[in-house]
Amino acid sequence: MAKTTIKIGTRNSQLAMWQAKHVQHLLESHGLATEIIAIETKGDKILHKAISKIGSKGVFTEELEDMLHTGKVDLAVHSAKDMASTLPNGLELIAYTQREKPHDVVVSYNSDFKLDAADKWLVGTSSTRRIAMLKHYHPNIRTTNMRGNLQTRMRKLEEGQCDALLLAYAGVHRMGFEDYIVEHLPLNEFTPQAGQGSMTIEVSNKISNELRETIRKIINDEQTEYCLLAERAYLKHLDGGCSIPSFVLAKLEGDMLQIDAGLISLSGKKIIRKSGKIHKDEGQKLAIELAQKVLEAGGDKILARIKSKN
Ligand SMILES: NCc1[nH]cc(CCC(=O)O)c1CC(=O)O
Repeated sequence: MAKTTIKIGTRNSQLAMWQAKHVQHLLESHGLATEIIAIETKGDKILHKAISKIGSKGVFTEELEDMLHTGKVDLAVHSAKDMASTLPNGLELIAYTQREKPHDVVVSYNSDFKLDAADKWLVGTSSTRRIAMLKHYHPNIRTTNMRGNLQTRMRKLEEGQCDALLLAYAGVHRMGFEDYIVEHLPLNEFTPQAGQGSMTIEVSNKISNELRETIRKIINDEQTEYCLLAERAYLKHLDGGCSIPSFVLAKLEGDMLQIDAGLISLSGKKIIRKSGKIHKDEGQKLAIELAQKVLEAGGDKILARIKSKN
């Protein structure tokens, strides 16, 4: 094994490259030889449309998944949040990196910016979840579509296309934009989307057991994995990808898993939250129960309305 070079596939955005290099360093520090192969995906190319309108669940993942199938790369590194809840046949997620802080932040060049300080602020975000949560918790805020990689968004912010951006802390931190954080948003309001803050390793299920176990041993953080498997089970039961305004955060406290989950209507008017706590080995079961409760509490109607619009 030691002699073969492990080919790491990634998107070519700076955040994706940072994440791929993080995985590369972990593998190389264990004596493995690696090579990074970076590509531009549909989600990076089409910037004038919201992700939810490009129409495909795997806009950031499809091209990399083709390369996994054909063996052009051995593994792909993704933001766990970008992964659809159901993967294409023949592919699987085999490891999750230790999670960064999972919360959302407000980034602005105006250090006086506060979400609830005044009205008329224009906040850039294209996430359906963040738009709906802003409408719910800060109804005076106006939002504008803001796609593109982090550097593009920061440039648009600098040009004055909006007053602030709503982003995942993890990406802001990794890209070194922490100085521009003006607010850290509370997890009990701006509960993140499944997987936020963790990276995951996707492989073809045809890779050898030896390679699979080697990658898992080096990359996988077991505590994060418990949380992410539960969060992804929740997302799957709602039948959603990263473009539906659902949210879920699992936290491990000793052997117990605390799960806070929900769904918000696009208008922000209706927000449904369900929580529970269970032994970590039963996390996925509880996540599915919470998803069922959310659907029964009106989540089914919220999802039906969203699907009829797309
Ligand atoms: N939707 C794009 C995306 N996918 C992962 C991250 C941030 C890194 C992470 O959550 O691990 C981001 C940017 C953002 O939401 O601000």
